[in-house]
Amino acid sequence: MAKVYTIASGKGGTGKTTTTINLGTSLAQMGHRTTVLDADLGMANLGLLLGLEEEPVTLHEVLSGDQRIKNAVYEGPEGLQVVPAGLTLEGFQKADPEKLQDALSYIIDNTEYLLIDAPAGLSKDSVIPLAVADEVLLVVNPELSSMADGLKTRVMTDKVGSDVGGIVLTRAGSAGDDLDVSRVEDLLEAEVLVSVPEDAEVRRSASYKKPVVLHSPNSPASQAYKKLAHKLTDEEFVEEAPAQEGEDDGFVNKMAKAIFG
Ligand SMILES: Nc1ncnc2c1ncn2[C@@H]1O[C@H](COP(=O)(O)OP(=O)(O)OP(=O)(O)O)[C@@H](O)[C@H]1O
Repeated sequence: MAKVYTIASGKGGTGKTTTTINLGTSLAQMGHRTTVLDADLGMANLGLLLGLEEEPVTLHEVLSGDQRIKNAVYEGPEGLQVVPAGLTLEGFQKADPEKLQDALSYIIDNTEYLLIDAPAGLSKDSVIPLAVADEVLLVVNPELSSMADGLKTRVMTDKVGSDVGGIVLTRAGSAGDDLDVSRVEDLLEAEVLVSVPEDAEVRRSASYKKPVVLHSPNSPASQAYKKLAHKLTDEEFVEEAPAQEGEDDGFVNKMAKAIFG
């Protein structure tokens, strides 16, 4: 039986998909059978960011009743199992989010960890991803509006009877870095499990359709995601030294640096 984490936030763009992909890849890298599932049916970026773009069967077909979930599971990096949502408007319109709970039983029986990338905002589409979670991870940015959205998600999580496992503070440092973590914890009544710094490597790796934990493993955001994975599995984490300026990190990375700075 899988342990199910739903990665949720109020508004979009906080770093939910980034967290799902990098936490999932880190768990897989540590040898845990892990599946990531894109329940953000409208945006559907998770598969895209892992290089799965035109898969014939996606969660859309499963939720429209045309396919079985086992046909929508693809192999990602490090043996990570990936269930993408489709990219067409037609597929999105046909998908019935209320079928998600039934569709999940196959995955829950066949993986150790299931990470669900929840839809942004609070609509009826977010209820099932929150309700099926053993633990909800609240993804928030260090901004007042993001905290307020996180609080709404926390209230909704309580209403559906799930537990909040903790807070993933992402893009930390982007708002002046004077955030008092204990105040965030008091507000959201949960522990800040990790603080993921604002890190240009995250966007750079996305343009290569690779998780940052693989593309730039000792960058600050990668280290934070690996630390989170170790925390959730109760395994000891030994931080890697950051790459030194000028260290030879390969032709492709050098080219990316020249383009993206
Ligand atoms: N730690 C970080 N440092 C820098 N950029 C980041 C970081 N985390 C995420 N980003 C960037 O922020 C943007 C939004 O991230 P992401 O897609 O993960 O958010 P999301 O909450 O899943 O959004 P949506 O709900 O709209 O799908 C992306 O461009 C991503 O590359």
